[in-house]
Amino acid sequence: MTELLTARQMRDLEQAAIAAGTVTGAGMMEKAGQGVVSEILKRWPELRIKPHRALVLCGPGNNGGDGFVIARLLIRAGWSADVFLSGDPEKLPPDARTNYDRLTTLTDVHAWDAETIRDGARPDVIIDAVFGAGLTRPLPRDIAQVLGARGCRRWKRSYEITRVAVDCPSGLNLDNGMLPFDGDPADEDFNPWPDFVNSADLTVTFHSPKAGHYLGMGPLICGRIAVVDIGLSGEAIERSMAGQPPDPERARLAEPRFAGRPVRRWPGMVLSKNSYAGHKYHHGHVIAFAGGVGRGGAGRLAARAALRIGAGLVTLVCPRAAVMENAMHLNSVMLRGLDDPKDLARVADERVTAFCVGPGLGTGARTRDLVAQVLARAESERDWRRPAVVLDADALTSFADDPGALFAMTHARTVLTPHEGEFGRLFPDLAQSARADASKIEVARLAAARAGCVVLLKGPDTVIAAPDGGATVHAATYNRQAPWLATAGAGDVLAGMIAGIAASPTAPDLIVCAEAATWLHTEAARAFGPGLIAEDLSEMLPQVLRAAQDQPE
Ligand SMILES: NC(=O)C1=CN([C@@H]2O[C@H](COP(=O)(O)OP(=O)(O)OC[C@H]3O[C@@H](n4cnc5c(N)ncnc54)[C@H](OP(=O)(O)O)[C@@H]3O)[C@@H](O)[C@H]2O)[C@@H](O)CC1
Ligand SMILES: Nc1ncnc2c1ncn2[C@@H]1O[C@H](COP(=O)(O)OP(=O)(O)O)[C@@H](O)[C@H]1O
Ligand SMILES: [K+]
Repeated sequence: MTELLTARQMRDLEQAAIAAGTVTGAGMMEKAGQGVVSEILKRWPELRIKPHRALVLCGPGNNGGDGFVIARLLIRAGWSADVFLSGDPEKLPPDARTNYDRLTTLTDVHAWDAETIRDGARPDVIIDAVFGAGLTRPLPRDIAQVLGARGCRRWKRSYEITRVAVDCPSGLNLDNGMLPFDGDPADEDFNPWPDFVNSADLTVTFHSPKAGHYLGMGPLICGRIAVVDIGLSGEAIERSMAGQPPDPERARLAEPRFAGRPVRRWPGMVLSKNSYAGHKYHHGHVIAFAGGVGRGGAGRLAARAALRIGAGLVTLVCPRAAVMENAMHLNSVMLRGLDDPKDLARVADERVTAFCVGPGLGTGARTRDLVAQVLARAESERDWRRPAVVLDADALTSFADDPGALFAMTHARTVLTPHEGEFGRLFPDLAQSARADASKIEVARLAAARAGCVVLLKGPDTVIAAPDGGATVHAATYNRQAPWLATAGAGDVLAGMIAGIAASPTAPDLIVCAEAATWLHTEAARAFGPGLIAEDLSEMLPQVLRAAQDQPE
């Protein structure tokens, strides 16, 4: 698990370290610049062979300061560098000013002028050190003219120019992954992509990745992410261990890493069948519900996923009229008929440890009643805790007219798994603020607090949040892209996987189960690759589980 910081948290860490005397601002800036240069040469070893030409674009704050360091180091290595500053040198913050002064003994720093920059010699590498964590408003037009997608097309073979962003491609908000545009989308000639979108081949950030590198537009424009140490390592040790719930004040990335190193035990440690002991009831009994005649597919997908991920028993419960149809599809998944939700106890004894409610159920009163019955299940006499309840799809949409009625029933052993549309039906105000500028992490946190349960907000940047503020981002981006998951039924499989993991009486905190399920779900999609349909996900699980329990140290 890697911590994802906000710009504010990063600043606080820097300030605390400076106040403690363990680092200086100038020392960190030097390390930041060195880190960028060494990452460039590591990624593109051919740039070591002979000196090249860099275009170093600097802004008015400390991001620009990093740019001055980079330009100095490249010039000392024999490169030629054209350096431009957007802003007044007299107003640079102190460390940036010191590095500006050092650089001007080696080369001129030109005032920003879009035409001059674009008419200059073709660079091999463009360094974007205009804005980093301090961006407070959209990119000004004269900067977008250079950095935007259209900016450097004037040069021959512009697609071969290596673009490196310092901390982030300028214009990206590092807290929410958004790209605020300074233009009126209603204007006919407004076209954000060529005009404003600035993307990099490599983004070098410092100490820890930031939320915006993994949310929203971040993964689309950062290229690859490298994180370099600037001497703060002793100041912020990762506070949340793999297998433990996340720290309420930080967000983290779901991945089998801790303190920068691969860990062997996650997510295998979260799964029930990680020891030789136990019979089927030791691994829990999941009930998944299916819809009426002709609508059983989604429920069956969830049920099979729950069984494959390791639940000891899984029963599919459907209206009586649909029993025959489902029976024709099921073997190891058991089957019971249930018409009236009030008769739930007839099909679900006290040994049921998890419910998966929603996929394919249809919206309306019956689904609402079913949700109410399932959520009302108190702690059973045999088990020390309440059954886990995963609410997905129609179980969520059925409460669109009165989300408060749902939140009055949800409890700490509940996880809601909305996609963006379902989220908007339950939390219209939060969805609205997410469209404005609130980060997906923040809105998921607020939703979890309001609902009093875990909320898993899906997408390539899935956010899983707990009511106490703990939040995890699961990134199906960068080297873990899984576009094949955008297929009908993939969410039903995820809901079943969460229920299957959480069903174990020894399962950890629900948010930890949801993290593991989400990671394994994407691994299954990646293992299958192109052509994936939802049915394939469960069939890839044996292979993925084997790898998850047997990762190299
Ligand atoms: N010790 C450290 O701190 C270290 C920091 N490091 C580096 O510092 C970076 C953070 O530095 P930073 O806080 O100075 O912010 P930065 O991104 O340079 O921008 C601030 C300036 O931009 C201006 N401005 C903002 N938006 C604007 C807009 N749209 N259009 C025009 N102007 C705009 C803003 O003006 P204002 O909003 O105040 O009017 C202000 O003048 C960080 O990303 C990392 O690279 C590393 O060296 C490691 C050590
Ligand atoms: N482009 C994508 N990259 C990675 N994961 C994706 C992508 N699109 C969708 N997903 C994932 O696939 C699943 C889709 O779920 P959902 O939208 O509920 O679909 P359905 O209702 O058809 O089952 C979610 O887990 C989501 O995070
Ligand atoms: K930048």
